[in-house]
Amino acid sequence: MGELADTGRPASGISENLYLRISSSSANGKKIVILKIVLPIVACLLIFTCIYLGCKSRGKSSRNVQNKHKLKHLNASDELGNEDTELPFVGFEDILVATNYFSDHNMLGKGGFGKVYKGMLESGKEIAVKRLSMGSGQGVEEFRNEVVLIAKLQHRNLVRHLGYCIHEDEKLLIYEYLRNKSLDAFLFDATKRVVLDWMTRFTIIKGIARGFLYLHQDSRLTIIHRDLKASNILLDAKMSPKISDFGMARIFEGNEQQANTKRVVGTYGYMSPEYAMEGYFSVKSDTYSFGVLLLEILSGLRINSPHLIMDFPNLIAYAWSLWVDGNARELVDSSVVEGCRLDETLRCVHIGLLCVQDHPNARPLMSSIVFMLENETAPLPIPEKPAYFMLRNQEAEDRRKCMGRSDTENGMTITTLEGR
Ligand SMILES: Nc1ncnc2c1ncn2[C@@H]1O[C@H](COP(=O)(O)OP(=O)(O)OP(=O)(O)O)[C@@H](O)[C@H]1O
Repeated sequence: MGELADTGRPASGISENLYLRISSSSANGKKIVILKIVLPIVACLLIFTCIYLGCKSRGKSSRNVQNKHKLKHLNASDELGNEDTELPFVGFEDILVATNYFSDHNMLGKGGFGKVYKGMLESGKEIAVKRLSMGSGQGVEEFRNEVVLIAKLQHRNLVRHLGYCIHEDEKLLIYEYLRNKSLDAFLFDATKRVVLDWMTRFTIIKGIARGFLYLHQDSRLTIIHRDLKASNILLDAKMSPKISDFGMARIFEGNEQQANTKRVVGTYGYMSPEYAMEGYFSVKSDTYSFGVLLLEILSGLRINSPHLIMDFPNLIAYAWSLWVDGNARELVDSSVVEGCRLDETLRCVHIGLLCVQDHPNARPLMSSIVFMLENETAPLPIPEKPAYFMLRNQEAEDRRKCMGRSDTENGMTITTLEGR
């Protein structure tokens, strides 16, 4: 094979034909080199560059989202007084989408502090969103209570808090969704109450007691709920009870046993005498509310009934009268009498009356209540006659007016803003 001159022209003695063949075969070679080596390298480089740039921009945008989130979180924390919350922040847009823009169709109920909506997160998880209304009495303090305090608590008989959101004037709390909503919706409904047979009612009573034992004694903190009532007990799909609404809850630190407030909050009928009249609250004021609720669950009668109960001014007076006359079984809701264990129901009436005694020291602690409920042979002390401080509706209303108390709708949480 002849040489190729530097110029690329055919060397002397090499025919034009041969030169063409040689140059065409060399061009083919080059093509092969380009196809087999250069192209794959370039393609690889391109792919790597694309992947690198893609990752970089994704990282940047996710950092942006995180930063945005962090910013919102910081603003929220500021409003919460820079306190540490273990509760996740949920974006307002996510809540809007989840609740179908707070559509009426999604509304689960309405309390003294605002409306509660059902929602579904993108993951498919069902939630309940409490949207605190601007005009409600619940301010930053109560909101902080739920966000900072309750997020730290976990018990199977407490409603689970899943997150919170602060967006401009909006304050939202996100809870697990409880299919059967609140106990009052069953207990005081003529058709639905039959769902609550005795076994279910007794399980609910024991569950609430265990939840309160946790709040009072077994958790890291001593927590006084201050607003226990039938509408603050939510029921899951298996009718297992969950205590909710911790806006009014207070923590006791160290050896603190009792506190006094000028701002009495709670619900008439469920409030212990010393709390309603003098503003003193303690674990024993929760015990009192528990006793009232226990009697309601047994009888299906409301403590705040606008009518006399068999000529008695209220449920407590009625229960006491039946018990001292040896007729306590008459208190039991007629829809559960059949098939119920009489000894259990009578024991519950007895425990209820122990809880609603006038003097806080006479009322049992939650640990004793749980023990008495779970051990049918545990001896029960004799209750003292309860003070009928809760008068007939009209009298109670007059009294409220005299005391200058504000009240929301019947049975809803009330707040006393003025001192005694
Ligand atoms: N996690 C939840 N899952 C399902 N329904 C709920 C949930 N939380 C609240 N609800 C429904 O929303 C209603 C209103 O609840 P909310 O706690 O605001 O008020 P309330 O307890 O009825 O009254 P108050 O504000 O006086 O305590 C409840 O009665 C219940 O039916």
